[in-house]
Amino acid sequence: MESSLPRKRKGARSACSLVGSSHEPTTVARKRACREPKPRPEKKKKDPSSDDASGRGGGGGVVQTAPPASGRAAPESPSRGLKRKLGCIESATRMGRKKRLESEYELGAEIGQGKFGSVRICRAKVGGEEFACKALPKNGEETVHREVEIMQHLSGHPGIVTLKAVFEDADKFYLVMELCGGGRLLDEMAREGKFSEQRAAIVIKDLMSVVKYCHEMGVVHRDIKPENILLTKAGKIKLADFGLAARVADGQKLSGIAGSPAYVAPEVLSGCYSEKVDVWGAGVLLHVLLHGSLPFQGGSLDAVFEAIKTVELDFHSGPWESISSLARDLISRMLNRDVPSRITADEVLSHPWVVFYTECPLKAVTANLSITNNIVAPRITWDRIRLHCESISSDSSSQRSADQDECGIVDALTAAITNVRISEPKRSRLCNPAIPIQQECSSNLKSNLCTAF
Ligand SMILES: Nc1ncnc2c1ncn2[C@@H]1O[C@H](COP(=O)(O)OP(=O)(O)OP(=O)(O)O)[C@@H](O)[C@H]1O
Repeated sequence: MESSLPRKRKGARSACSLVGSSHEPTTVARKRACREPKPRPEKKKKDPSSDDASGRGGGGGVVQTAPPASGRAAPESPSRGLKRKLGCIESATRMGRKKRLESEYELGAEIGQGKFGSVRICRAKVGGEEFACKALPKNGEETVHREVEIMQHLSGHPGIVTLKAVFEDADKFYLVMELCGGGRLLDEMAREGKFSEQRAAIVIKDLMSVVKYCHEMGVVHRDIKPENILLTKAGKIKLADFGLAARVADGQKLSGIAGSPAYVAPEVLSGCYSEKVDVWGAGVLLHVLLHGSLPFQGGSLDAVFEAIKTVELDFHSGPWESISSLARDLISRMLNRDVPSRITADEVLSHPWVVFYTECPLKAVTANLSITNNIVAPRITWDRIRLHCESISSDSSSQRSADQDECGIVDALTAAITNVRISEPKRSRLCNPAIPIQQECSSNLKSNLCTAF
C-alpha cells in the first residue's frame, strides 16, 4: 500500500498523518459523502453572534462558525473565505487593517515543532499574557482555513485549545492560541511509562468528554493520538491540532484516508467512516496507556494496516494479567471493528471502569485493586455499582472497613463486566464510496511510525 501512496502536497500539514485527496476541497462540505446526510441543526454557541453562518462575518466582531456540512461548496475562493474567517476571530486581526503579529505580540522560544512549521511562545505586548503561536505556510492555505474554522466552531470548551487570533505575513499564517504549559501527553507517557488504571481512566474521561463535544458539534477530529493531547500546567488535557478535522452532518459518512497510521481505524482504510474513528483512536491510546505498547504494529505501513484490519488482540496474557477485566472490556469495545457495535464517546463516559475510577471515592481506588476473572461475582447490575459508589461517598459514618468497601466494589465491578448496558448496536449504514480513495503520505511517515513511542 505504501508505494501506492502519492506524496503529500507541498504545504499540506501533518507529515506523520495520512491525509485524503490533495485536491480535497476546503471543508467537509465538499467531501464525498457515502450517502446523503440528514440536515444537522446548527448548535447554539454561547456567543449569539456566532450563529451567523451566512458568510457575512467580517464585521462588527461577528464570530463565524464553520460552514454547514451541507454538501454544498461555498461559492468563493478559499483565499477570500479565509480572509473573512480571519477577520472574524477578533477585530484586531482583520486583514484590512494589516496588523502584524509583532505589533501585538513578542515572539519567544520554540516550544514545539509541527511538520510544516514551529510553535513558539508569544507574549501579548499589552498585559503580558503568554500564548502559543503556530506558524503555517501559506501554500497549505486550504488546510489552515479549515483548521481555523473548526477551532472557532469548537471554541469555548475547556478541553479544546482556544484560538485567540490569526495573523498573516507574506509567507505564513500565525495562529495565536491558548498556551498549554504542561507539554504533550506523549512526553508524559515517555517519562512515566505505563499509567495506573486510575490515571488512565481520568485521561480517557477527559478526552472522551471533549470528543463527545466535538461529535455533538458535528466535528470528527480524525487524528486522536498523544501528540495531539496537550496538558495545562495544572495537568488538565486539551485536545489540539484540528488540521485533519472534518465537519459532518448527522449520519454523513466521510471518505478519504486521514489519520496517523498506528491510530487509524480499520474503516478509514476501507474508505467510508464516521465519527467512531475517534473512539478507535482513543482506544489505541488507552491500550498504550495501560499496556505500554501499541496494539497494532508492524515493520512497514502495509504490515501495520494489515494488523489493524486483522489482528485479534489477546487480552489474557502478559501485562493484561494485572489489568482489570473492566479495563480490557472497555478497550475491546473501543477497538471493535464492527463500527455499529463500537462504543460511542458518550458510552465510554458511562462505562463502569471510567465511572469507577473517576467518580467513586478516592479511598476505594487507591488500594491495590486486582480484578481477576476468577472472582465468583454476584449478579448485580451497573445501577447497583453506581448505588454502591454513592453509598460509600455519602456514608461517612459507615463502620465498614476500607477493605470491605474495596472488596465489595471489586466484586461489583467484576460482575458488571457481564452486565454493562451498552446501547444496542445500530443497524449498519449503507456505505458505498463511489470514487476511489487517494491517500497521501509524507516521506517520513514510516520513521515517525517506528519512533512513535
Ligand atoms: N497551544 C499550545 N500550547 C503549547 N504547545 C503547543 C500548542 N500547540 C502546539 N504546541 C506544541 O507544538 C507541537 C506541534 O503542534 P501541532 O501538532 O498543532 O502542529 P502540527 O504542525 O499540526 O503537527 P502534527 O500535524 O505533526 O501533529 C505540539 O506537539 C506541541 O508540542
